[in-house]
Amino acid sequence: MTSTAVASDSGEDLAVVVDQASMTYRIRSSSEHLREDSGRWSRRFKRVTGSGWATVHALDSLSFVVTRGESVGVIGTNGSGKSTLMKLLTGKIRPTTGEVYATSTPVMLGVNAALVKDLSGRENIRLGCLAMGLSPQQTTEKFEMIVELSGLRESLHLPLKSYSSGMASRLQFAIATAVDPDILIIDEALNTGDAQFRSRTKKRLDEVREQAGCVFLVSHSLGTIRQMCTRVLWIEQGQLLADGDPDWVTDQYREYTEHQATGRRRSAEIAYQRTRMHLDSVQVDWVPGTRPTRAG
Ligand SMILES: Nc1ncnc2c1ncn2[C@@H]1O[C@H](COP(=O)(O)OP(=O)(O)OP(=O)(O)O)[C@@H](O)[C@H]1O
Repeated sequence: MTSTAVASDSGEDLAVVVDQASMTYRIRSSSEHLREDSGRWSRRFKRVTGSGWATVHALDSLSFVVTRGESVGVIGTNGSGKSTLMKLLTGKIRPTTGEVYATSTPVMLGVNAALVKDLSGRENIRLGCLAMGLSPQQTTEKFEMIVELSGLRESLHLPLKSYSSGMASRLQFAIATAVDPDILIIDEALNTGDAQFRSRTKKRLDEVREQAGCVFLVSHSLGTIRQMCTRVLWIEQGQLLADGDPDWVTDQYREYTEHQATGRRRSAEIAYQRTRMHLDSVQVDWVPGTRPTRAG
């Protein structure tokens, strides 16, 4: 394993810096969650003796740097810590130790565009844009782009309650991307779309990246990750296991999860350790005056 020191003398290229960030949750130790977990996983759970509480080490000292123009896929098995990492990036929660920096406030898709069931698709677009802080004129300017991206032109007059969950997700996604965020976080939202929607989405994500932003995409769909991302982070058991080329990382991940699924624990462990050996550890080393804002 090699160590890379990151100096931010090219400060304007940075988008996100995660510096040895860890996150520990406190939960009631009688919870189902604790009783069900066993083996390797149980190392992440510790009962606080006599208190009725336990700690869950959701993330363990993660460090990585993302620059503008990157589209970063985030993969990992259930409960590995992906959503926790995204919440750290948006500043919704603060790391227990370590730090997370962002050059602008990351926008999490879905949070910023709540849909109203009794209103039509058209009304939801207008309301969603205004709720995200766009002016009435900006809303009018973005309207056509949103309709085009959602692929829901024929259904715009219908109330949202008549939409399928896939249609609603597409509309929500299209509205959320209207704000041209500098840093966009998408957590699973693309899994419902069909091939055409994915292709339009890729185009829109490319536009966001070209506007000097960056995109984080959390997904269990390796196809989506390969198609959309320029780099992939694999988070496993709260640790950063791989960070690199989408094809290579998703290949390792597929091998690991296939072994896991068929009960070949030894082979899974070998794949895990082999992947880990390729990870360059990152040490964040700021040039004075170039440190971006703390997320949250
Ligand atoms: N608010 C919370 N309180 C206690 N434990 C939590 C909380 N949120 C997450 N956890 C625990 O932290 C660990 C990481 O959870 P997280 O939701 O980040 O995983 P994930 O990779 O997003 O999972 P999934 O793929 O299933 O969505 C899990 O063990 C989870 O049970």
